[in-house]
Amino acid sequence: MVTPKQSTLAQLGLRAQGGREAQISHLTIDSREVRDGTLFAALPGTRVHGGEFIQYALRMGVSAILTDAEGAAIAADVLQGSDVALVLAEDVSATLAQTAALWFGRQPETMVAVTGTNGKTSVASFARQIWIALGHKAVNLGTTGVEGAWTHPLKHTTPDAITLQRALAEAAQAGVTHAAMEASSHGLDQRRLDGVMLAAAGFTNFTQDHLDYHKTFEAYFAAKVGLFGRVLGDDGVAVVNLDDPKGAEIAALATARGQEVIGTGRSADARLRLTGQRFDATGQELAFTWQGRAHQVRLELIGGFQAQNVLVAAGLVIGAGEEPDAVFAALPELVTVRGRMELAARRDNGASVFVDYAHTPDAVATALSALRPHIMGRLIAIIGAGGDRDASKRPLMGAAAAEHADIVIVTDDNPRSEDPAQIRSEVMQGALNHGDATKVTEFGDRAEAILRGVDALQPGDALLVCGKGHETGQIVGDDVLPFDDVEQASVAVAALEGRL
Ligand SMILES: CC(=O)N[C@H]1[C@@H](OP(=O)(O)OP(=O)(O)OC[C@H]2O[C@@H](n3ccc(=O)[nH]c3=O)[C@H](O)[C@@H]2O)O[C@H](CO)[C@@H](O)[C@@H]1O[C@H](C)C(=O)N[C@@H](C)C(=O)N[C@H](CCC(=O)O)C(=O)O
Ligand SMILES: Nc1ncnc2c1ncn2[C@@H]1O[C@H](COP(=O)(O)OP(=O)(O)OP(=O)(O)O)[C@@H](O)[C@H]1O
Ligand SMILES: N[C@H](CCC[C@H](N)C(=O)O)C(=O)O
Ligand SMILES: [Mg+2]
Repeated sequence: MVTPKQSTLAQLGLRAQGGREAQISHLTIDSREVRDGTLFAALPGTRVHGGEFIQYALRMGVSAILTDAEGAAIAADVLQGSDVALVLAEDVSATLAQTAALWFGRQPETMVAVTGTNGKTSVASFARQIWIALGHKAVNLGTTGVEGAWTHPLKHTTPDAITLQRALAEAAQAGVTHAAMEASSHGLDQRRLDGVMLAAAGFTNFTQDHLDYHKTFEAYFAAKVGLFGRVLGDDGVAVVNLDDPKGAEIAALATARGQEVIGTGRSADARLRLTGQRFDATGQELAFTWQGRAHQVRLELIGGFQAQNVLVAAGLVIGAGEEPDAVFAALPELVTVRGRMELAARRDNGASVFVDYAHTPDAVATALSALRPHIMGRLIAIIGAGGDRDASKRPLMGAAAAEHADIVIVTDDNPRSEDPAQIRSEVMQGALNHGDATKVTEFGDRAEAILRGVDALQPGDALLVCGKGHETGQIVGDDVLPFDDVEQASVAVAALEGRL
């Protein structure tokens, strides 16, 4: 734990109206956590402005309030009769991020961040694995929590600024010197990582996601670009996958800011350039050049897109100061992130079962087509869709599975509050409308679906269990029942091979 302390507003770089001072012993963004000594940051929200809660914070004895003009205007009446220290900021979320960084006071000395629609967790984990192979005490931070030399659970991919800075300080206190973090578009938009000192920042790709929050593609892209335009300093290194259509735009922006650019991918402009890729049953051989010099490496990773992720991770670690040759020597040791194209089990006839977190139409298509070059036989897909989530993606996921797999088994994902049979029928409808109906079947019980899929495997075939990846529970109603795709795949193989 980081030791409790006291600071004045001045020590936190804040100036209250009328030059008022306050002793701060606690920071929060939630009025319900206010107590004596609290600095309450009243932030604009998606539902309501935090300024609405200033009245409650005052009643709870708040010591100082940090907000913007809108927040102060909302609370004008109650603020008038109060002598609380009021700090006004133009961009209150960015100010809070800087304040939280000063408050917690430490972060791992070398940090990198990665943004992009897909691949963030994979890149952050690969960067951490490379650092550890090079002898550093390193972590990755994001969707799967803080992992590596220090571990800690997280609720969000990019946690709010206070949670993030607390985790970074605790990691640094535990001796962690290197950290790779995921920068989600929500996190960037809400300035959650603006207090992080980055040596390098990476970009993987840009496809459709999160339009419920950002509303337009332009706004979604603008949020991602903030990593290079705002969070990464002019002296930072930008590592950009130039194979993505948006890569050139990011590289141009980085160059305009004076940042060093390491382009990755097949593009002729890439400094870390992929020149060849050959797939087999357990991985792939990569040929690439670094500043023109040729290298070859074997990756025990499934899926062509993993090469893109690995090159971005290698670029980030090089950008943060490591010797390129040492970085490349560490690549054969990389293991996949839990639940991302993870080899879960193998039948005695050699056929394999993989688990992947693909839970959108695009990811289902990408994951299935990425598996295809690794196998000789048929590709079997198990898919379902979560309840209480975007329903329009269900038939599209069914169609993507029917298009890219030879056999499709539709099953339950996390039904949550919805009727699982109804969700399955929407996925089925998409699969059935897409060509050959005889290759599509339905088993609601996920364990049974996995057993049937494994049973169908002949030599050379592969099964991809989509949707739940690293998850360890199935959400049915309000209950979370223990369920792990990787474990179920092993159990199914053991049962069918007579080893149970
Ligand atoms: C959509 C979104 O980003 N919401 C985040 C946002 O909440 P909000 O804007 O709805 O907040 P609000 O209810 O309008 O309230 C405004 C402010 O008043 C405060 N408040 C509210 C109630 C109260 O009684 N007192 C009080 O002080 C809130 O703390 C907040 O600061 O600000 C909150 C405080 O920082 C976040 O916890 C919350 O994340 C929610 C839980 C969330 O689910 N976020 C997801 C969408 C998210 O961020 N996901 C990304 C990407 C994941 C991916 O890539 O798939 C992530 O980084 O995890
Ligand atoms: N470079 C890539 N290009 C296309 N698809 C990818 C790429 N990397 C991963 N994927 C797909 O996206 C899924 C999620 O990968 P990963 O968890 O690394 O991404 P993420 O950006 O962290 O996602 P999240 O939004 O959940 O945080 C994988 O299971 C795989 O199907
Ligand atoms: N964390 C994401 C992905 C969940 C994937 C899938 N297992 C589902 O439940 O839809 C979400 O909550 O939308
Ligand atoms: Mg992630």
